[in-house]
Amino acid sequence: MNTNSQHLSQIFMQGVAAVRPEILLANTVRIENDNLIVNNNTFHIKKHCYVVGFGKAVLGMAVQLEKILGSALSCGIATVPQDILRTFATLPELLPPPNTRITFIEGAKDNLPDLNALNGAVKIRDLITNVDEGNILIVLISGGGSALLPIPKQPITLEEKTALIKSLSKAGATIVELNTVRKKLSELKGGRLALLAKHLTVITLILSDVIDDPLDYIASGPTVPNSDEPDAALNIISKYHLLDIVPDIVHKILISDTDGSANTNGSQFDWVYNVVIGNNKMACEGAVEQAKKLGYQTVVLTRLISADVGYLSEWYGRLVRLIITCSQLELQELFQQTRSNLWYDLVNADEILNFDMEKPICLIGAGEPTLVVRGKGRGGRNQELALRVSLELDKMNITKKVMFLSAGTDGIDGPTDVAGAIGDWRLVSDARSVGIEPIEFISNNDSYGFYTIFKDGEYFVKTGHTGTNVMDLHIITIVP
Ligand SMILES: Nc1ncnc2c1ncn2[C@@H]1O[C@H](COP(=O)(O)OP(=O)(O)OP(=O)(O)O)[C@@H](O)[C@H]1O
Ligand SMILES: O=C(O)[C@H](O)CO
Repeated sequence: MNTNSQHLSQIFMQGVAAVRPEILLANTVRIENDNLIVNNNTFHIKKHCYVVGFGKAVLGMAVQLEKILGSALSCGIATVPQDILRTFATLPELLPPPNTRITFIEGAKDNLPDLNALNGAVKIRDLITNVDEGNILIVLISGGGSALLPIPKQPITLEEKTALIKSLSKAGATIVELNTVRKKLSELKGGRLALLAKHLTVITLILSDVIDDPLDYIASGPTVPNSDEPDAALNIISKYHLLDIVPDIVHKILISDTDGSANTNGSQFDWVYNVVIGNNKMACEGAVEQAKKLGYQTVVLTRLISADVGYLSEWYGRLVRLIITCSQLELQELFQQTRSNLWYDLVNADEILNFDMEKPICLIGAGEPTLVVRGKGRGGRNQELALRVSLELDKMNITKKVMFLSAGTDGIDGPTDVAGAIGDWRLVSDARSVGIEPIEFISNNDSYGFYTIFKDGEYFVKTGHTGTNVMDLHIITIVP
């Protein structure tokens, strides 16, 4: 690995470190006498605290919370990703103590609901219904929570629900669309977990992995009133031409608007306090700090990226070309158009134009692009984006070293074992010089296959489960 790619990895890892769940939790919650203080809100502990949780970052959140609560914690149940305990076996400080009062249930391999996750969700439901009035329930939520809290509405089976969500995801549905469908078909999502806990004080601590932190979509908003229209889920399935694959029984629930709990919006949920403890803004800040330390002039472009990977790679290519050619007017135009059509928080073009072009530059983007999987290959949106951006860079005749990293902060890109990949201005010509054609891999959505054989996997970003999750980070460096 050369210095430039090491820099990219260091910047990414510092972004991830800035959203370590145990740190975010410790910054938000404390106990003072008989009171639980969450941010600046005080909750008197009349009896006990109970904990439930589900998500990719919940292990760290729960371990830290147990330390903070001490004897105020009665017990808890958390569903966490398959194999996460083994992944952290060498980091005992991140693992639950031997006498933990929280039961951790691993499940949802490859981020898909399975029987383990279902059993865990049932235990969570039972615990909530069995806790007496006057207690506090703390709900820990992070991305990946939807797959780790799967109880389909009767009589839908887990297989039926999972097949539909998988098809929607492959067809390019956004997470907001996926979770609209999940809310309609699930027993605990869309505010229904909170309705079960109406007799308790509910405090929900949320690590956001959805663009712009909409509480009702993160992990499908189990403690947030659901304001979806009754036919919203059906319309989404129809938009992706998937009505034909929907079993009759699922269809029946999709068209129902009188199932009693489909729309929980009427309720104010005044027994619930939802609070976001971290998001991708914090990850961007961590990445910026590291980039500056390494001597880069740095800016966060936007943290609301949601475009299709193909479109986004062209956008990044165009951006780099306009910066390198110092095309002031075109750059301003690009930014103006993008801000009105796509990401309203896009930084001002002037911030980049003020950079000294003779010195290194680092641009950071954050969010969650979408991708329509048509091929039979293996990959993830980050690896595919890195490869596509490399193709864009190859089209330009540039003399500066331009590098690009795209990786998921959870450490897992799609159904693969890597976080993402690095691309650069000469990757495509290097690959072609040894007889590898990147376009063939892209056509088959086989970015993992490409990076496996290209330079023996050197351009993968490999972290394993990071224990946190605030979507993807994109890092571009331009070095004279
Ligand atoms: N062969 C492939 N090539 C590229 N991307 C793929 C491929 N197969 C699946 N994907 C992408 O992987 C993503 C699904 O993976 P996963 O469920 O881990 O997503 P996630 O957004 O990281 O999860 P979560 O939001 O729950 O944390 C989708 O964006 C999907 O399009
Ligand atoms: O679990 C989920 O629903 C996604 O990660 C979004 O929060």
